[in-house]
Amino acid sequence: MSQRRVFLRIKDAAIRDRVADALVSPVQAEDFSEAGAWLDALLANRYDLAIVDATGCASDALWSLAESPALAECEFFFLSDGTPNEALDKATSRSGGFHFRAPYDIEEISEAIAEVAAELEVESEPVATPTGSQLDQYGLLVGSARPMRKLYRTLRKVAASEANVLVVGESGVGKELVANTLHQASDRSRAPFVAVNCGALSPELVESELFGHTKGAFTGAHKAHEGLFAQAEGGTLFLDEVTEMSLEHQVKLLRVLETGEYRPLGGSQLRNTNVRIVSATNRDPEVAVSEGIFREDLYFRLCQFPVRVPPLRERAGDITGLAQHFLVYRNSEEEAAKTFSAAALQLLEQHPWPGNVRELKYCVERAFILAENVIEPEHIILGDMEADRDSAYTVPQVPAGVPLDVLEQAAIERTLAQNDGNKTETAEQLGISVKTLYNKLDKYEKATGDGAPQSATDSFNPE
Ligand SMILES: Nc1ncnc2c1ncn2[C@@H]1O[C@H](COP(=O)(O)OP(=O)(O)OP(=O)(O)O)[C@@H](O)[C@H]1O
Repeated sequence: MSQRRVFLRIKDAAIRDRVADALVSPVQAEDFSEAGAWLDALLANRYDLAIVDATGCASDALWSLAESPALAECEFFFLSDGTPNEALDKATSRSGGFHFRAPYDIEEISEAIAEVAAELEVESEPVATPTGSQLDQYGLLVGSARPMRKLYRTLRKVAASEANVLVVGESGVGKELVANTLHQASDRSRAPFVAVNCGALSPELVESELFGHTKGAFTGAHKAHEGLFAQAEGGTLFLDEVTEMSLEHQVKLLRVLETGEYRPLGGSQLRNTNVRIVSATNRDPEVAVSEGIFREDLYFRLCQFPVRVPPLRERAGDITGLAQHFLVYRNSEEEAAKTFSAAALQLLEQHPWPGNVRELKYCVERAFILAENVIEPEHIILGDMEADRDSAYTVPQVPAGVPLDVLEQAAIERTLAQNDGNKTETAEQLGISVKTLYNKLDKYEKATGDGAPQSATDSFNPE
């Protein structure tokens, strides 16, 4: 295994020495404590672990760090004198790192560093071109790229806590898998994991869906209904696309989180709730707050611990591994032994995957159906998102006899991909309600049992 690279910027020599002692395993420590260009070095190189004393750092340097992709690659430990610092808070939360404030408990810092250094030690080298399903797995998540391993470490720690977690990431990166994995790794794993897509709830039904209702609570309430909070009692409630909930309902949700109590519609009794809330959004939550569509107080309640799921483009090395993984599973389900040609793997690896893991999974599904034994580049339907975006609206040549439901699924998949997974925009463009869109997607997911729909583009590709 190659030596781990450690970046050091610690002004106080005594602390620097103690930190160096904590790095018991063989590491290549690079000391930028006195260097002016420390940030350039940190951003330009690939470090495994960085210990950065932020005291006296220029604010723009910290902001550059807070916004850099390097945060996903490396384990960060920040030290500071405790002066409130927004950029440092952001860098700490985006990196999932530690922040120790003066006066330092050097034992605690050394222990934390030694623990992370030991974890890095046992990590295996990334596999360049796996030939089977060879990626690491944590819970339901598959992936060996460094940002994924970092995510696993974070999840392990957060799972042991009771903090509400906000999972942030682009569409299809695996946010629901993260939520489910957190639940399974937590002490609540024997109780239910209940997921709800807030964007799909019709506004009139949100309250009854969340909190339940009594018989006769409103016209049409023919019988009592257990809400999602009751269904998830003792377990985890996953609020997907939480930023899509109306402001009115956000207030109601906030009240429950603050008081731990809710009242079913039509009921007179308050009920206590004991659920852990994991929520997710593919928006930047801070932007959603500044745009006024996400209440700041709710954001703070939900985001006691933020978890960012890296997109595939930050997971070099995982693309072919994930493709192999999906193929291996499909082979075992169908009792087949299909393989990828080297050219097909190369094609997959070079694609930017704007729709992320979900799109990669669908693509492997399609290729599996089209290929006899060896998946070649011609079996891989990637879709040119940029061309689609730029092209004027034209009705494609539709072959005669294509079933309408296949056409419908193809239209939905295309539009979703073109909108980077944004379901509200997709539904609007297709002229259907968001709820109908969710129902249709749900139907496609269930069609193959494992959440991997057989894409309509298998049999209908308008290009
Ligand atoms: N790390 C992973 N390992 C294995 N499969 C994955 C991984 N990440 C995502 N997937 C697969 O990709 C698909 C999308 O995952 P998921 O629904 O968790 O994403 P999401 O980010 O919640 O999506 P959305 O933004 O639409 O809510 C699922 O079929 C899931 O099984």
